[in-house]
Amino acid sequence: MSRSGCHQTERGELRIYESSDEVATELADYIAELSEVSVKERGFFAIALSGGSLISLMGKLCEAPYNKTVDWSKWYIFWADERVVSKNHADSNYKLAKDCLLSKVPLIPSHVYSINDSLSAEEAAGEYEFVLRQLVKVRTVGVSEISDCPKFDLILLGMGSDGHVASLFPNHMVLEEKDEWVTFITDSPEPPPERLTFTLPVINSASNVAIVVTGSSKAETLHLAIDDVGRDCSKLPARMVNPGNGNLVWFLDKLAASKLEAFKCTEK
Ligand SMILES: O=C1O[C@H](COP(=O)(O)O)[C@@H](O)[C@H](O)[C@H]1O
Repeated sequence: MSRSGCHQTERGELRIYESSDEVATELADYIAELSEVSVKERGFFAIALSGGSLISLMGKLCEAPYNKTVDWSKWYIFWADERVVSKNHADSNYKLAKDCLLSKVPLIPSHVYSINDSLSAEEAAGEYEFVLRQLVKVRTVGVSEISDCPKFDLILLGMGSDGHVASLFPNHMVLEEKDEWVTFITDSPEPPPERLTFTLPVINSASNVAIVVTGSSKAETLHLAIDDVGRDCSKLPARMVNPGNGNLVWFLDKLAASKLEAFKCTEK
């Protein structure tokens, strides 16, 4: 068996590719397919983005054939996390997505639900959750059968070298949040300190969650997030992603996957 390829595990489906370029192409295919299915079934595609390296990989979606074949007018775009900075700040996840993707495809501007950058972290989190609740009522965003949560068609996550996803950091008390959909932190271990984030119940209520990880610097943490390592990794956010009624797919390049059992056993 090739060391690249698909592996079904208890922690979701692992899709391992030779290079980050291949990850970008396969990720674009995957997103385009989910978009088509959601638009057929529900009339909309509600997708939540993160920031970081994931967004540059998503740049492939601006190219042919996706720029012409995807029904961009049915996309509703949200953020799984955002930094509390102005929308034109270099640290803004919205700015990154706008520069790499959103400004290059024919989206409907009113379908882009960026986080209000004129409010405090707490106020912005409350407002974002309020907006989400309205959209769930009219079913632009689906509703979960297993929790009082929105059911996004797709939530896209990256993973930091410390195992954080969205702005949920290891051992942080917001990992315990059960009631709120959107929360905030003011003590992020990585700058900037103030951030908004979807909570785990929201992430775990999505129809599809994809975690995109590339590069050797994340290999050890990825091993802790996916393999049975015989030690307590229960507060590692990437390990806590587990969509109960949905699908979890990991998009990995060989460098990130190099310490995974599934990857190593194909060497033998
Ligand atoms: O701070 C953040 O980091 C993660 C991971 O970013 P990466 O560049 O290491 O892939 C990102 O997914 C998250 O949205 C962002 O706010």
